[in-house]
Amino acid sequence: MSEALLEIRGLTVGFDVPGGRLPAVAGIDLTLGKGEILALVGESGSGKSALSMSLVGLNRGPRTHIGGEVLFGGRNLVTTGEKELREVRGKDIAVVFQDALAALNPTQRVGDQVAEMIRTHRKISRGDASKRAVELLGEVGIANPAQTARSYPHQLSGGMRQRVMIAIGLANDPAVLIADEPTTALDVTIQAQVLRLLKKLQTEHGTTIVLITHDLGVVAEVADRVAVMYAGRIIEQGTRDEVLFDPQHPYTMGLLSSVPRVDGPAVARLPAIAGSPLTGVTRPEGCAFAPRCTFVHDACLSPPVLKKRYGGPAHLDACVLDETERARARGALEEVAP
Ligand SMILES: Nc1ncnc2c1ncn2[C@@H]1O[C@H](COP(=O)(O)OP(=O)(O)OP(=O)(O)O)[C@@H](O)[C@H]1O
Repeated sequence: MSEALLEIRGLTVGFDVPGGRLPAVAGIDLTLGKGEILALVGESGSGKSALSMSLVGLNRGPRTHIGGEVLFGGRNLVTTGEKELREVRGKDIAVVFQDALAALNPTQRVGDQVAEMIRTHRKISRGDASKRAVELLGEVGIANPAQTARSYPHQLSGGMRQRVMIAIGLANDPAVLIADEPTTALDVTIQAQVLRLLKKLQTEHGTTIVLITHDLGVVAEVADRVAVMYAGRIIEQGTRDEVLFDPQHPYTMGLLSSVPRVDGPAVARLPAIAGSPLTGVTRPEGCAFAPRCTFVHDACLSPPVLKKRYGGPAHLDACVLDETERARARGALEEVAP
């Protein structure tokens, strides 16, 4: 991994809900390298958004409890005051949401929305900000940026709106871009274009990107490294190839076996992992995946530890199965894959 840009240590996010405190993020350590694309994957509810929103305090509130450290530029963003954090947001760390229509202001022309983001963080005239906004719309691949800048969000297609969101994210050339399911709402061709755009940002601007997705096809396309989340914890982590081609945790194996193979018949995703993720406030002390795992044994009752066990040099996992058991698990899941 390249030089560390952002370091997450012992991060926890708990939400007060009826019945107790929901541990959405239950203790995460993760380092983000400069200029890398890190994919955060996992089923719905695994804590991907809670984790990424807490990096810049977007989910702060009276019923949210964020603990641990997010070290960036010599500061711990978890304890940084709201005023200072507002400076970091958009300028150093930008967030692009899945639902561009909801995130954009429906009553303001998109060019003005991009320009406003520039002016929030820089001393620049209105005219120069508008000019830069049009340039940015061009940079994110919008064919007629001057005309698009004068449009309202509802006049644009889903793919165009998502590009506008990315342009707003890039307005101040942030070091980190957090993209939460940026392609989910888009059709396949547009998805590919947006992913190419993210890759281009990484190579041309050296932007570090955290890509939140449940789509392993997206991961295969653009990610350098992958962290797999389950019930608020990272259960496996490594380079893209380590995780996709040599999965170590039965949960990751299950996720991968539910993706149709490119050389196989075009079938719907298989529900390869029986049962559903934990959603309640109480969590077992041992492996949270154990109740759904076919290969569970007594050692799974101890608290899981993410560490180097098998596989390549950057590969970490939190599973207690030994090498023979892992091979058996992999074989069994391959049999049910399409
Ligand atoms: N504001 C909130 N208040 C209470 N619970 C919340 C809140 N936000 C998220 N949660 C809960 O926290 C857990 C993690 O949610 P999160 O949205 O981070 O998951 P996710 O992996 O991003 O899922 P998805 O892919 O569906 O976005 C879930 O059980 C969710 O219901």
